[in-house]
Amino acid sequence: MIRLDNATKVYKRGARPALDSVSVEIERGDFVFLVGSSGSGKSTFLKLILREERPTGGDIYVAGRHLNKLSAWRVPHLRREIGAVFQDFRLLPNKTVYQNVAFALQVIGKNRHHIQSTVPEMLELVGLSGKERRMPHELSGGEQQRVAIARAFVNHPPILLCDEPTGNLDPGTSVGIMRLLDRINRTGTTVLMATHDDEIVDQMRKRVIELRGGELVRDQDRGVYGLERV
Ligand SMILES: Nc1ncnc2c1ncn2[C@@H]1O[C@H](COP(=O)(O)OP(=O)(O)OP(=O)(O)O)[C@@H](O)[C@H]1O
Repeated sequence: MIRLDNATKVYKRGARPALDSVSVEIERGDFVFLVGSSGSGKSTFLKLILREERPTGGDIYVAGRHLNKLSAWRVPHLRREIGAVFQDFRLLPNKTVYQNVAFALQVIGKNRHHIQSTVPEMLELVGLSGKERRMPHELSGGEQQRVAIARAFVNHPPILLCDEPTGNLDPGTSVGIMRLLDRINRTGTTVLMATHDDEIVDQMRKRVIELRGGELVRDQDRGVYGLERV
């Protein structure tokens, strides 16, 4: 579903690579935590998969596409295969909960009938039924992240990328978000989550990929946040 072959990213000529010859394969349905200290290359890894950045070396394959060869006009099709969730939620502040989720379907040309039946289902899945008319600022952080997840998943993409989705949430709220991501993963969606949240990683015992200075230094099944904690 996602494969990096010696993927390298050098942002500025002469600078140290942000990602240094990383090879890894993530299968359909996997749940993977991407860990590593600040600056280790996690965001770069995610950006390469989204084609927000291009590699300076190596090859990247996502959802059956060789991204090195993907022309710019096909990038929106790639992005339909990938739901993305961020630490800062990135909701549209002037739209309601319902409208935020519906908008993701409108922009890909879904008809009104489809939208009217799909959005309530998705809001039910994330536990927000009854809050359709709220504005984002009328929601807690955890609820805002649930809206963001509903929006990312409403089109049932095969891949969900999450960049620090619990970074702004308290531990109890984070557990709820992880339950939701686990549920989405169980539908067959590949989940790749960059995180600094050691408690979450240690609780979930999923595959852990660790970056250090841009290099892949660990790929562990049913892993923990830091090996020294085992
Ligand atoms: N657009 C850019 N231009 C130049 N250098 C960059 C750019 N983006 C990232 N870098 C550098 O690449 C390295 C990896 O950064 P990256 O953001 O991928 O790390 P990260 O693991 O996501 O960090 P954090 O946990 O703080 O988000 C860092 O040294 C960073 O300074």
